[in-house]
Amino acid sequence: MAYIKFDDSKVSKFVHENEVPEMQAMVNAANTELREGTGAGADFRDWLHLPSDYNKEEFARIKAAAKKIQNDSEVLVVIGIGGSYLGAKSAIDFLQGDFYNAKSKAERKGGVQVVFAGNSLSASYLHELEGFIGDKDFSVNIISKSGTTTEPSIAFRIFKEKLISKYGKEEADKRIYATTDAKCGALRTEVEAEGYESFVIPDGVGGRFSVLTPVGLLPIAATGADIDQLMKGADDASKDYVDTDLTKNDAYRYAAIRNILYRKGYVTELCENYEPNLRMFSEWWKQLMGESEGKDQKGIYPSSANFTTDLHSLGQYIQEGLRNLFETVIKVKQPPYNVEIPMDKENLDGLNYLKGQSMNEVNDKAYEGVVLAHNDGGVPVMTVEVPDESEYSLGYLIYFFEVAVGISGYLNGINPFNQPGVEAYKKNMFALLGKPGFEELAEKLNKELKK
Ligand SMILES: O=P(O)(O)OC[C@H]1O[C@H](O)[C@H](O)[C@@H](O)[C@@H]1O
Repeated sequence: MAYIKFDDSKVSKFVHENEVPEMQAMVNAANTELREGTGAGADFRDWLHLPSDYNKEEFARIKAAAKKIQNDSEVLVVIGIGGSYLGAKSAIDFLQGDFYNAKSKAERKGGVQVVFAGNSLSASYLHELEGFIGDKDFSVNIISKSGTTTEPSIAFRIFKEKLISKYGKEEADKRIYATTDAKCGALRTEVEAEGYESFVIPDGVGGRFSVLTPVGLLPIAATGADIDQLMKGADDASKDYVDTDLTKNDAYRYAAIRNILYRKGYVTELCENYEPNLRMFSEWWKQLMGESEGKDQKGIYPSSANFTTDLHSLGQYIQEGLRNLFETVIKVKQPPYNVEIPMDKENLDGLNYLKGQSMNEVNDKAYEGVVLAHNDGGVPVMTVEVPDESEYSLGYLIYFFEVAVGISGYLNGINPFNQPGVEAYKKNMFALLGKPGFEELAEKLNKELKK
């Protein structure tokens, strides 16, 4: 039995039964491109085998570093953006829930509080974060594959200065953990010069595929989560999703159906959940899908909605707006906790018909009702159900979407592993900020701005 339950019954109104088998030959071709490296971007496929083929010595060092951080710090400041932020943040929320940082150390079972910086250019956010840290002991994990990204570089400079003023240079250096490329970039140069403990983002793993490298593993381990189980879940998924047969491989089937829908005009996909602690998982998914597929003037636009919250805001649009949407629900079969709805003698709120039922049951009924209503309203719906919110399930889920987007991208004839479009705004920003080397562009842009 498949560990993840994939349900595509609610696309049948929109996809004729011959259409999925018709995709088989194209999926086989996409599979060859992905597995044999004959497709575009082949140098960035090392995530495929990462769950078994990773550096075990470094993995042990990650655990040791996590322990040291738990022992000498109350807070770990994780600095990074994009793939160097979203994986760790979404995993910690998924595994530890929304109130993790507010819990006592005993409730956190020794895990350190984890906060994130360098994922925007907001001075106010940084100010608030400094307030949160106050005089607590802290360490810093700076994460950047390129080692040159502006947002994390600025935040790192600021937190480095704070570490030095609080602990002195020697101790500050021991509280800095750098996760970056093995050889290139300004951060690697700094690591070599200062001797920080460092971890490597493998060459063949792009930022958005890096959550199962030290990028995600160190912050996740610092909360006390079981990173062995995380890797095991992904490893098992990597073995379960190799058959190209669309009746057997649900990750490939999901990729095929997305492409069928896309070609019919369903150009926006909403990643949805019924558990608030999965909100950031959708943000991770959005980078994975959007950066992988949005190029050459095509691609599904990845969006998200959090239910039942957004049924009271976006629900109207999903039910009756422009019919170009489809939904992919990530459902947790057994959430970690449950709450029973109490009996109330007065029944002034009229809720006694729910007495004795659990909130999880009500949530499930909401899900069932929503799927039927949206489907009736013209929205194809797929559901990806994981048994629980364990590390194993998370690893499995991560791999499901990674392998799906590899296949999906090749089905749409693009390179799923590059992101050339991200550079355009950066060049403009550098020019406007007066970075050396961008003088000519600066002159042109400043003229345009004055028009
Ligand atoms: O890890 P870094 O090199 O700092 O990159 C952080 C992020 O920024 C870039 O703009 C890329 O488009 C992303 O794919 C990447 O995850």
